[in-house]
Amino acid sequence: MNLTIEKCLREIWFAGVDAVRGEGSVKTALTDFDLPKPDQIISIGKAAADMLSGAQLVFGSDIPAMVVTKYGHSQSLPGSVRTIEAAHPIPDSNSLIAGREVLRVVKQCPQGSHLLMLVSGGASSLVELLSKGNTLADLQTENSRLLASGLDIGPINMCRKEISQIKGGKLLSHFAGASVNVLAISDVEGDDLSVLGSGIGQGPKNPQFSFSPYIVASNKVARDAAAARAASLGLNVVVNAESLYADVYELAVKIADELRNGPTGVYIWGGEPTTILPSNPGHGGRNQALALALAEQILRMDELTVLVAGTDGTDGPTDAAGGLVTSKTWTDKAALYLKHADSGTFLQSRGALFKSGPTGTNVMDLLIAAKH
Ligand SMILES: O=C(O)[C@H](O)CO
Repeated sequence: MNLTIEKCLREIWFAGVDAVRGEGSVKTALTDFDLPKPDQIISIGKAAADMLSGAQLVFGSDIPAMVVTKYGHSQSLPGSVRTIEAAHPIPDSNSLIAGREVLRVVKQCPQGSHLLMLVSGGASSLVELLSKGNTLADLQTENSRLLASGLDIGPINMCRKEISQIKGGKLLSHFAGASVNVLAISDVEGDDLSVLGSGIGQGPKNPQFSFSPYIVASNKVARDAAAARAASLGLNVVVNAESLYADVYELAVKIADELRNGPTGVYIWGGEPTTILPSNPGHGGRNQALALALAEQILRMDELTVLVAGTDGTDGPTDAAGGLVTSKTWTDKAALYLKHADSGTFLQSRGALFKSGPTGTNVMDLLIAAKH
């Protein structure tokens, strides 16, 4: 692989991610919006710890705060912050403990109080309080089925809301205070707050308090920052589009086609591809699957290098963010790995896995391609 191109792609990807990190996004938004000092902060999602740090930079660290995040995502927090780690993408018993605790904290907010909610993707799995008659085992089976179905996040979260006592605006219907401000990092198409985290930060229909939601970071912000970095490296940005909303095989054909027929330069796409999983999936995630499907499509196109990775740094249930592939990545054996949703194992064997570690943000995925 041409190391210089690989390095440029990494640099462009990280420039996109840096622009949407939780701490900086929340700090900037709070400074710009001039919101009241909250009496309670609740931060939920994969970027919860970083988002709370941003709020503490503005308001100080003496405000009672609660964080719910994915396992391994809260190391940066001081011990004084009430923290619950839970499982993603399939909820576990800690998700239910978190659901109970979050509801308790919301119910305890006194009249006249101000609540600041910080919400990022992953919240749907991390926090849950089931409606009567549903068990954790039901929840896990239903989530596994939905995630393997190839559906996108909108319809998946509709189903999640139906069996929940806190999703879809139900959590905040228990708030008796004066105002709720929600700062959200969007990992959904159209930045729709009712889809994000299944509406964990959505207000009830007729709130008895002032309710103001703000999107503080999104895929567009990341793509624009990535494009700006590519331009500053003297590279021509050919595409900057949010359109990765289809099955990985379909997208691989479309993207390879655009690359084959387009001019030299940097191509940036964002979004969240889908993939249908077999009954016993191997090791990988949607980004690794798309990277491998693309590797087949760009066979013999030596002028191409492609990096595709989740901005949260954890693609599916793996510790890789995605893959970095060229015309040399694919071999005959790869088809079987792709079929068994085991792209991660194959990419690893080819030195083509891309790892960033948890990034403190989550604005879906970025695909950066270079044609030289
Ligand atoms: O948690 C979720 O529901 C997804 O990440 C979308 O926000």
